[in-house]
Amino acid sequence: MYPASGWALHTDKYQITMMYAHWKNGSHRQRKAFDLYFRKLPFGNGFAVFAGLERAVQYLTQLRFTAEDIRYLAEQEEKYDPAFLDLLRDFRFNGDVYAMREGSLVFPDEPLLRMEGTVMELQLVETALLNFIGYQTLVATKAARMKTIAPHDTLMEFGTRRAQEAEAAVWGARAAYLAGFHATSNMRAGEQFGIPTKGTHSHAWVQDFDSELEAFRTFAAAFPDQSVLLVDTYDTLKSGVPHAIQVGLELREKGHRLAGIRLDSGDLAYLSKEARHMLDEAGLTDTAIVASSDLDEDTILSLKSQGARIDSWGVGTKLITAYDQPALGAVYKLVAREQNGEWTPTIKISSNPDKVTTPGVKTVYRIVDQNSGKARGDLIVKQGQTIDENQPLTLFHPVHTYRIKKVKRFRAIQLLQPVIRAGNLITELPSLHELRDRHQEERSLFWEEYLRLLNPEEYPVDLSPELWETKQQLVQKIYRTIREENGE
Ligand SMILES: Nc1ncnc2c1ncn2[C@@H]1O[C@H](COP(=O)(O)OP(=O)(O)OP(=O)(O)O)[C@@H](O)[C@H]1O
Ligand SMILES: O=P(O)(O)OC[C@H]1O[C@H](OP(=O)(O)OP(=O)(O)O)[C@H](O)[C@@H]1O
Ligand SMILES: O=C(O)c1cccnc1
Repeated sequence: MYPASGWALHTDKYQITMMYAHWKNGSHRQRKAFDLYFRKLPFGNGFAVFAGLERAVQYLTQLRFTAEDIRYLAEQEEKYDPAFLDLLRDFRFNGDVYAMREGSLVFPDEPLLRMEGTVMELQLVETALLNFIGYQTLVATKAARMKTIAPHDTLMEFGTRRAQEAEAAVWGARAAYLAGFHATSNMRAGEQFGIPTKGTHSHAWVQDFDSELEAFRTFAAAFPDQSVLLVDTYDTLKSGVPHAIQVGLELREKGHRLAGIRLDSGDLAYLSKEARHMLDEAGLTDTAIVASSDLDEDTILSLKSQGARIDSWGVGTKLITAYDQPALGAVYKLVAREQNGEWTPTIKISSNPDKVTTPGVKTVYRIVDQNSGKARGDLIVKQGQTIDENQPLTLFHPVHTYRIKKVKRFRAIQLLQPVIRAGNLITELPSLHELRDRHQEERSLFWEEYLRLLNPEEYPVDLSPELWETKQQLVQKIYRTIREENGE
């Protein structure tokens, strides 16, 4: 299913260059910790849906340099030392990975993955992990927005033909399903992940017959109970819908049922209302109306507000390409170096306070109020720090520290769980169907204010006082050093 070869070089050249420089320096086996996270929620949404872990795990556990990879590296102008290439020949990912569960609602600045291992292996994998997780999280989040608007309708992913390449189509289909879509048109995604597949027929089918009626009859004869007829090839209300009704009635006489019609152009609100009326008048009340045509959460919302009678939505381009925000902007930052068996936190300073990294090996807790059953915020703490659920907890905003709240009766749920230890998968990943169910359940943990599409409330992601203190001290220490170096 996932070819083991060919992925080691799915990385930026600078990773190999740094690996080599570390090897020359003898420091390539030093242990480091990296966090993978994003800084800003996509699409103006109030949350993101974490996706891409299964792909990341497959990649990490199967990562090898092939003989061709080594040959290719040997030809590079850097003239890598053959002993380095020999090391790559035996390369395995032997690090540790802690991760959020796929389908979890996640927020800016909290680690989605924490990676621990040698600098050599952790540098190599940065690019691919950002690639997989950035894209899949983006599509899952986009799909979740559509699910918010149409929680009870059937949502079908139709995007493969418009996707930015084949792998994106397949993994995008999986991400959409994870976030609540019901089906995909992509058969490979169906085969690989067990996602239900669905589809109708194209305009070519209708154009290929002398008449629309003949086209519909022929299709219905092949699928007497599953046909969804595309009614807009010539004239939706004057030709497509009447012909579909005729075929629907013929099917009924033979003890079958016309499953649906599909609208793919024109004013979908008006056409769906008219088509519903015509179908109902003819007694075809259980024939569903499917719509497609450049849909996204905005058009779906607008169509619903216009009273459109659409039961099922086929969404392509705008979902699979994450049309209005094509990159999540996820980052992978060094947060600690092991020195004499101890983790030393490191920091990256920025003139923008939001971009200053949070140092150290950390974990994340979700604080859930026991009275309301709702999440009050996520708390990032130093790894190993425990939270006493019997003591009141003070949460404060990491930048606007005067924004304080006290939580009394709460549960602290640890979000980062060990997934890979010393290169081996140590837990069975839940099935995609289970993850999808858990994602839907998890939504009920959040107040509506965080889930709405337009101008959602900012969900708190706070730092423990100890972590906040470490961050401040490191910032101050670095500025002190710079001042000293400049003789100030
Ligand atoms: N009632 C409606 N309210 C808001 N948006 C609509 C409504 N009906 C359709 N739309 C959206 O308007 C856009 C219309 O797209 P476009 O201008 O390409 O025309 P079309 O009807 O699809 O025709 P064609 O496919 O023949 O080019 C689509 O994004 C569609 O989802
Ligand atoms: O609009 P999207 O959200 O991207 O959904 C996918 C689109 O792909 C198909 O059109 P296409 O013109 O490619 O083929 P067709 O002749 O079968 O309609 C389908 O009819 C949808 O309109
Ligand atoms: O099955 C369909 O109707 C379909 C599939 C892919 C793209 N557009 C439509």
